[in-house]
Amino acid sequence: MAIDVQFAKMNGLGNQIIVADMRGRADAFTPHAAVAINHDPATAFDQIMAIHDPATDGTDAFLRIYNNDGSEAGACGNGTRCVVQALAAETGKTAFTFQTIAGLLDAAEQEGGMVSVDMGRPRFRWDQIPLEEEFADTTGIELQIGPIDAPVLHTPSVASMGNPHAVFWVDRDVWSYDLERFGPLLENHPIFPDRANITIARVVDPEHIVIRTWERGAGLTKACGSGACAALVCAARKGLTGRTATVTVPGGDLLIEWRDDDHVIMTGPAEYEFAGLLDPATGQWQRQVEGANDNAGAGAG
Ligand SMILES: N[C@@H](CCC[C@H](N)C(=O)O)C(=O)O
Repeated sequence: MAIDVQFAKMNGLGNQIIVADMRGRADAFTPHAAVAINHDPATAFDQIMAIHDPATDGTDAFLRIYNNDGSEAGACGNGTRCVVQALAAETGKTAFTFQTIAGLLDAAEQEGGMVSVDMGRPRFRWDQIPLEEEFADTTGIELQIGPIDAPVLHTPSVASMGNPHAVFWVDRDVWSYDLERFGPLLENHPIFPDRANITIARVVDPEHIVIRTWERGAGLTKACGSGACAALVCAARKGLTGRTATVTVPGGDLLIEWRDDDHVIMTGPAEYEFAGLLDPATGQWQRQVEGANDNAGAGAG
């Protein structure tokens, strides 16, 4: 055990991301380390993006994605943009192919610094999301919260973007809903055997959706890229929007395009904050002083 993994604290529209360089190593983050790193306000995060050596020819890296409760996820749009920005700065390359536990994804840094990620094809079949029981129509499933005769949220659309999403459509301001209270109840509802990311969405017009997301394994976030993709594809399926829209998350805007070849492309920014070294077994870390050869500052242990 040693504090020897280089990391960058970054964010994608306020989605708090740790990009950790696990290349050349056989070990992996422990759930204990993820929880400990999140416990320190300086390194509190929504996801860790662990860059491992590629496992398949033709890919640049294998990405393992950890939520702040230590669980693993198949997709993280904002985190993938952060990884692209970090690797582009390191290598000078602008286009990458990554493998995750959910499949392959291509991503590229655009001129001007925005990053586009091909989030793959959405899946809508009940057993692909997955749901505990069969629903023929996943544009709106039977699920509600609040009084039985006056539900606060009901009939979500569901989709997998490599991870499970439920999108509840609302007419009022998305901030007028107590997502902190309803989020955990819905995330852990028995209809979702793998839990789910919970989004409330208001369609402003056919080219604009406003969302807030309670993330599975991470809680309230300022941005959820895969949630923005899920909102757009579910809205388009219901005829509420076209196949391209700006999705406004609390941290800013993402451009989401559901191409004719069925792939969903997400474009948005990524931002570097600071660098350090960490131990993926314990979560102990040290801040790296820019321009200095040594490290200073102590972190969580
Ligand atoms: N922040 C993410 C999604 C992260 C994964 C999620 N919490 C899960 O467990 O599925 C994004 O930007 O897509």
